[in-house]
This record gives sequence, structure tokens and C-alpha cells, in this order.
Amino acid sequence: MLLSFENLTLTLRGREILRGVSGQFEPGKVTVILGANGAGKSSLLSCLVGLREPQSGSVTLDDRPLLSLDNRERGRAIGLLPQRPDIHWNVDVKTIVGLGRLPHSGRWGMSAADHEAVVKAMAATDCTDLADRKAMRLSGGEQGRVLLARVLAGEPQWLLADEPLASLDPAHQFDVLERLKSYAIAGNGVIVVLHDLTQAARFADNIIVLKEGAILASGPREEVMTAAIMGQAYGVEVQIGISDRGNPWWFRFGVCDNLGANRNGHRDE
Ligand SMILES: Nc1ncnc2c1ncn2[C@@H]1O[C@H](COP(=O)(O)OP(=O)(O)OP(=O)(O)O)[C@@H](O)[C@H]1O
Repeated sequence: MLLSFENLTLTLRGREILRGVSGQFEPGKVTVILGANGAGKSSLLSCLVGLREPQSGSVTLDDRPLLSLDNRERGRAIGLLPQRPDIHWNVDVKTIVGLGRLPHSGRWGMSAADHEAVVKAMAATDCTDLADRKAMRLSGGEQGRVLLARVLAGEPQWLLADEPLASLDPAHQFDVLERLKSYAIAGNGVIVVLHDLTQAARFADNIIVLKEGAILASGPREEVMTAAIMGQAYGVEVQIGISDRGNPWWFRFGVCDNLGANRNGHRDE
């Protein structure tokens, strides 16, 4: 199943937020969306899940307009982990994760398969021990993991995550990225907004770079993560260290020391 967007234009309060952007995502791959604050990354995700209706253009799933799908069908196709997730409901963690099954469960409530998906999602996100805790009393990072479990429990064909690493400690950041990567390898599509370029370099198959509501670059990670493109995206000089295997492994921003003498550093003007 291909997820495509064609000529999307989104205007909010008279401001053009997305300016006729087009692209396509592949299942089985992780696509990372990069760009400076306000570039339009979350707005693009909102259009991709049908939370915002663009003024022009369309989002299609295998040539079917997304907005023609009913809510349950759309919920099974696409799951979103929103930016800055915050839980205000006074319910326990397993109930919140169970909400991810709503697009699947029948009128008689949750089936054995639904319960199994919830248990699996909680284990995958290290939330099993939190199952009976009140979600609103958890730390920010724990809440982030619970909400990721909720999305995973829905087993969507497309999983979209807006800055899923915010407020996670390094070990849980690693776990979440590994989990999302395995979800893609299992044949699903994964689209993630990240600000951490090192993590993006490790983790992305493809990258889309947004700048001021337009696509500055898109393609395989190694073609897009150049110092020239990253510098244009963020408006500062960028230096990139390349590993012995040829992968970018560190990024420095701003006017830096000349790293030309460093065997692993290069400047891509
Ligand atoms: N409801 C709204 N009304 C007006 N402008 C909005 C609205 N929502 C977002 N914007 C503007 O749209 C632009 C893009 O916002 P968006 O949240 O998509 O950016 P982003 O790339 O996700 O940024 P960040 O990295 O800061 O999360 C910003 O300039 C923002 O102020």
C-alpha cells in the first residue's frame, strides 16, 4: 500500500503553511522528515492522517483518497503519535493503550486478539510494569511510551510519529527507534519527524527536508544528508563527520573549527 500526497496546499489564518508539496512513502521503509521549527512538518503529518484538510491537493492510499475512507478504515491504515503527547485522563495505562484498538474492536468490546495486541504493544515499549498505574501521574517520558504503545496496539499499516524521542532518556530513545525500525522491516510504513540529525542519519532509509512549507530535498538518506542541504535547511553552516563505512555520524552547527585535518571529518561546501 503506497501513501502519496500530491500538490498539498495548506493555508491557516491567511498564512500559507504548505506550498504545493508532493511526495510518496514506501512501505517497509523509515522516512524521516527534517526541517527547522515552523517548516511545516507537523502540518504535513496532520494532512497525511486526515486531521487537517488542505485547501488543494490530495492524500491517497493506493490511489484511494484518504478522506474517502471511513474513520475505522482510516484508523486501521494510519496511526499518529502526536507531538508533545500529554495525558489528562484519569485512567490506567492498559485502558489508554487499549484505545488504540478502537478501529479494530467490534461492538461487543475487545476480543482476545485485541488484548493480545495491547499486551504486545506494552511489552514493546517497556510499559508492562506501568499497566495498572494512572497514566496522568506518569513522567513525561513514560507518558510518551504509553502513547506510542497505544499507536502500536492499533497495528496501523502506516505509523506516523511526530518527534517521538522528545523527553525520552537515551536508552528509551534507542529502544523506540529500534522498535520503529522493526515495525518498518515487518512491512509497514514508518514516517517520523526528528530534530536529532545523528539519530536521523542512523535510522532513516529516506529523508524529506521541508523548508518554509516547501520540499527542499527528498530521497535516500545518503543523498539528502549533505552539509549543503542541511545548511540550507537550518540556515547555519553544518559540518558532517563521516564514519569509516561512509555514513554520517556527527553534525556540528555554526562556524566551527576547520576539521579538514580530521580523518573522519569532511566539509561539503
Ligand atoms: N492553527 C494554526 N494557525 C496558524 N498558523 C499555524 C497553525 N498551526 C501551525 N501554524 C504555523 O504553521 C507553521 C508550521 O507549523 P508546524 O507545526 O507544521 O511546524 P513544524 O515544522 O512542525 O515545527 P516544529 O519543529 O517547531 O514543531 C508555523 O509557522 C506555525 O506557526
